[in-house]
Amino acid sequence: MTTKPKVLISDKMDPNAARIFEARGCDVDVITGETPEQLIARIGEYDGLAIRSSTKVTKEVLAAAKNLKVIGRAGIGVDNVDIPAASAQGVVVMNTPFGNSITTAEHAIAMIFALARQIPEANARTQAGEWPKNAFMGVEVTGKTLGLIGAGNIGSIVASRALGVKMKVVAFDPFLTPERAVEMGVEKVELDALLERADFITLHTPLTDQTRNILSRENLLKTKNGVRIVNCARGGLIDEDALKDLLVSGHVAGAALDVFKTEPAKDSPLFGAPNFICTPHLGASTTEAQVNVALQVAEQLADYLVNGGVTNALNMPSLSAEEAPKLKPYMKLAEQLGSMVGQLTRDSVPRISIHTEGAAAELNMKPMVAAVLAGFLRVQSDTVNMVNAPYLAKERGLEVREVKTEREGDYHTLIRVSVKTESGERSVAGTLFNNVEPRLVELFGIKVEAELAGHMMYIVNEDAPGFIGRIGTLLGENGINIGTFNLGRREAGGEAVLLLSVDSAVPETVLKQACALPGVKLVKALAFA
Ligand SMILES: NC(=O)c1ccc[n+]([C@@H]2O[C@H](COP(=O)([O-])OP(=O)(O)OC[C@H]3O[C@@H](n4cnc5c(N)ncnc54)[C@H](O)[C@@H]3O)[C@@H](O)[C@H]2O)c1
Ligand SMILES: O=C(O)[C@H](O)COP(=O)(O)O
Repeated sequence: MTTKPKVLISDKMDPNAARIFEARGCDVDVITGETPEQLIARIGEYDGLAIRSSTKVTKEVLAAAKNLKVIGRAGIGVDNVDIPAASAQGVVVMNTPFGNSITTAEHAIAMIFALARQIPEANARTQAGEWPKNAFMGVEVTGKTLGLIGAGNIGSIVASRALGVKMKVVAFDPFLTPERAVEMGVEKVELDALLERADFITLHTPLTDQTRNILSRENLLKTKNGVRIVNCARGGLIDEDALKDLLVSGHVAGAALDVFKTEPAKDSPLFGAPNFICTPHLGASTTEAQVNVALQVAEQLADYLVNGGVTNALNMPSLSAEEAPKLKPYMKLAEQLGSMVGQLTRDSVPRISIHTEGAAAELNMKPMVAAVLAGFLRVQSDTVNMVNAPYLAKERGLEVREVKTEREGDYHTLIRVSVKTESGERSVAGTLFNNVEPRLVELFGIKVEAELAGHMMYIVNEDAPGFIGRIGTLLGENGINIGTFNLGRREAGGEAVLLLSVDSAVPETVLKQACALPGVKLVKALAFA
């Protein structure tokens, strides 16, 4: 009986998430509000972790997460997850990039109106019995210029809504193409131009080294007198002390923050500043968005844990649930070929090439490449998997080349893995029999036909009569049962290779005796998953 994958939901999430996990065959625990120490003590037993922004998945949490395979963020921002540490550990990190975008964009628009008409303060003072009709004078948004910093999913929705209320929109986003800007109906500008022209500025970028403090004191001072600023993206994009000073001086006529540099924000310098309004990171908090992200994250995590489907992963190529069953045998073949080359190559390898031919060339190549690298690098570290293999390859300076030939060769489908070594280029190739059974069909230029599984012996010898008998006798005398014999040779009497599958590991002493047999050039024990 196979055990069910175990998932922990560690942040408040719509109850549909837990239902989906159960319906998809996972065991699920919902335990929220724990301290980091409690999470560290618990995380070891889980295969999957579903979070929002409260759970901090640090290096320490990951180090304790011995069984963890996947982290799913029910939302967009993943700055609470140490992605490099997760990748190094082979843990897939996924998010739900669209589920809460409309909701968050609407929050930004709500903030624009709240600032324009000072609604929170007018509300508080009215309810306090003041009836302060003469204390407030708002501004219209019609005809005003909105400066959008970041024009991705949320930024573009904000732009469309702002255009709907007759604002002009200028956008600063280095990755925004002129064509997309035209499609969005916005004017693409440089940051300085935006700062100079905008009556309202909204931020919609992730927090990166390039965006951190993008509204620094220096940049805030470049803004138009009377500008109003909204941040529903990430704390850390704005210098909060400088913003407070400019609210006090009146240069900034209003600021609305949903996010803070330090959260939960309990004592921000901005609290109490004039024309400052805030919400406690509520951008994604609508019923609709929370149902969306909870359903998506549960589907994605369960799909990965149960079927191997990869959607919206930030550290691994995507693999749809439809593709996964088709690609599964290819990934097995790719991993075996990578492993074969890794086990048989002693020299340092600066370059590895993966070439797909025929039917294989029509498929998504990224997962096959990741599988080859995982197989190849596993000889160096047994913690390598498809997630961390591409990172390790990069870290170790291994150049990875990908080639596709859609035309069929001798086989209807083929994967070839070649490595560049000090002694030249060496390659192995494999196909799928009946589209599902991986077979090695070429080994360093010699045609063979072998299933790569379990314990194996690789022998290079001079093709001469009597050799098979001698090796059979040697193994028999040492109690090693041979499963399959696979022979290949360059030409009669030339170099031959023998791939034997054996029922148990071959001891070093037997390998040495085999090596001493007449005509034997090389003997190596191999192992395949
Ligand atoms: N307040 C909330 O509850 C809430 C909810 C959802 C998302 N968010 C946050 O909103 C932000 C935007 O989310 P999204 O889904 O639109 O992301 P996205 O990836 O679709 O868009 C981000 C945009 O920022 C741009 N960008 C990157 N670097 C930039 C730079 N240096 N200068 C200008 N632009 C730059 C990118 O090109 C991209 O277009 C994220 O930080 C996300 O975490 C907050
Ligand atoms: O990045 C996000 O999706 C938002 O910041 C939402 O965060 P939350 O799930 O904690 O509300």
